Amino acid sequence: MSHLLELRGVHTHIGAYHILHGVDLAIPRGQLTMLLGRNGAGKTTTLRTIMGLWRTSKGSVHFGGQDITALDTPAIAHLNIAYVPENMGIFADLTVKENMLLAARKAGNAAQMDAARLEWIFKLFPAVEKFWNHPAGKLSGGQKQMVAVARAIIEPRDLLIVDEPSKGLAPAIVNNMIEAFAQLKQSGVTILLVEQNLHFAQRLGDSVAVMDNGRVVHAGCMAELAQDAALQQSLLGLAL
Ligand SMILES: Nc1ncnc2c1ncn2[C@@H]1O[C@H](COP(=O)(O)OP(=O)(O)OP(=O)(O)O)[C@@H](O)[C@H]1O
Repeated sequence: MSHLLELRGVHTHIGAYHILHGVDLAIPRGQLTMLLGRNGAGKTTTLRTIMGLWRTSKGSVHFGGQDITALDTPAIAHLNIAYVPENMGIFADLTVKENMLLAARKAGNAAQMDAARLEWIFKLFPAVEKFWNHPAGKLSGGQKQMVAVARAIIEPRDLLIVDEPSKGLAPAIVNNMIEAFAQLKQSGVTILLVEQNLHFAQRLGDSVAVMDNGRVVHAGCMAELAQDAALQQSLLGLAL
């Protein structure tokens, strides 16, 4: 199987703290991979390390066969990797349109945005169109999350990384999110999601990796984990 992204024995220190202890992670091309694990397991640190926001102190990160360990964050982003952090990175005082425009690096104004792509995004996330001229800060948590993901895909991406897209969302909004990610996956983009919500994870995930204490302690097929309550209990301390 071909892997788009690979972490090999990655260690990350944050200041004096040794957080990642040799993470091995392989993300299959064209699939949606769920990164699960208890609070503090190291999921967000792993995403930030992939993006170069924390430096790898030992080990390596490979994207499309290229060693990207030493690249800085803008160079990593230019490889068509988009990252939506947990705080979503939205500018609250700007309108949804302005937020989208800032993300569309090649467009100087709304008229220069790729109209067909924008239409596709409006279908995936109707809230983006509905609140186009509203300040993003006034939107609900779910609507903001949709704007955040919409920003990330305003240009074609090879890899989309999202930290806890379902966090704090009402069940109906979670269903919209699931539908949108399923369609995104069909469009061919490889997706890596950090999740706490096992139901969300099992409905969307093709592959899964589970972290504990700064390491990947389980990796495989999501359907297998979804069917194995004992494994869920031992890895995550909870079951579906
Ligand atoms: N800036 C920081 N300074 C010091 N320690 C940190 C920092 N960021 C994270 N950590 C520590 O690193 C460990 C892993 O944190 P991380 O946020 O990667 O976990 P996580 O799996 O994403 O958990 P959560 O679901 O709670 O966000 C935790 O013990 C956390 O306290």
